Amino acid sequence: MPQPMIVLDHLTKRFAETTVVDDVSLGIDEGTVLTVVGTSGSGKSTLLRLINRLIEPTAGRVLIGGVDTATLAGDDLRRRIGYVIQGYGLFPHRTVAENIATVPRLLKWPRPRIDVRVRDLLAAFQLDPAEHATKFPHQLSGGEQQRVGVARALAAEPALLLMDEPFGALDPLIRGKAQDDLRALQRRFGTTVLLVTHDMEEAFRLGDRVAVMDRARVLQCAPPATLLTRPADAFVERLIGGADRPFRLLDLLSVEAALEPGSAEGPPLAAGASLRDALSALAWSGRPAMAVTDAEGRVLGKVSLGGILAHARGATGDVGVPPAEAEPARGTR
Ligand SMILES: Nc1ncnc2c1ncn2[C@@H]1O[C@H](COP(=O)(O)OP(=O)(O)OP(=O)(O)O)[C@@H](O)[C@H]1O
Repeated sequence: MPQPMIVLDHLTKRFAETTVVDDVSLGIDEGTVLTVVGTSGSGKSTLLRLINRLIEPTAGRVLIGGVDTATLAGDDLRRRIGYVIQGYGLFPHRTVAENIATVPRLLKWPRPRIDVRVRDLLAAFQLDPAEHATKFPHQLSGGEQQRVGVARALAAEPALLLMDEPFGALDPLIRGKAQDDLRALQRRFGTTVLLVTHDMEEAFRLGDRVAVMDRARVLQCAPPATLLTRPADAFVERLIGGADRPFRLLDLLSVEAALEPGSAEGPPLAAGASLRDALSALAWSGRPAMAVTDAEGRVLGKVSLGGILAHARGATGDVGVPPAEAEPARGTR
């Protein structure tokens, strides 16, 4: 088996007598998203900063592409790793274009290459270059600043992006959109992402795998459906939300997973909607089933209440399609 792109090998950080990251070992495959959730003060941000060496480990190693990062110069390493923090950390006296160009300039990219990259990123983040390139951060909305922050982190085409509560300050609607955009861009560029969040929904929506931290240790690192159906211990079970587990499972699955032959009266659901969206729509409309249509409006089949509920049970339930193997729902909000 190929080695994961990122390997944390018995990583430990102590500040004086306090162990903040305790013997953490895990791997992150190239082109995947690992989300890190956990109690406040459990060491999530410190774990991230050990990877780009804003903090040096007390013990253990970080390997990126098989290379021990301790053998690299810290500044060079950080130019190769994108880093986004809550509050975005934009330079207030630099324009949007200058902010995005920061690392390519440090890397001495030729001017035309920088200009093309800035334009491409502005377009990818739905910021019109004519309108936004010359603005200063204070002239942008929170959502726009957040997008510029991510664009800046991606500017030098890093293979790895570290994100520390990147959407924490956004209102729920913009936050959902920012999450969808991040997923789309991550897929397009093949970036490997490690994202710290307080928000369990976010961790489950974005993570190919989710690491749960408590008191400096990683208690479990697994795909979302595995965490939900087979939590490693009572703490993980409590943290991922015992009572909400059926809804979280449904959120991970698209309506295609529960598609039945036939059609149904009333407005249809779009293929790609999650089973949670489908349950919500059925509950709201009081109907027992809804048609599912593709992008061209063709009816693919229907979903029913019974069909949806069959997917809301854990590993011990009588589930036709194991949630971990069924088709994931992404970007449906
Ligand atoms: N430079 C430092 N010196 C001493 N203690 C520190 C330092 N940095 C962090 N800590 C401590 O390490 C612990 C973990 O901090 P960290 O910020 O990594 O946690 P976190 O899980 O990201 O927390 P939160 O979710 O609240 O942001 C905290 O108790 C914090 O006070």
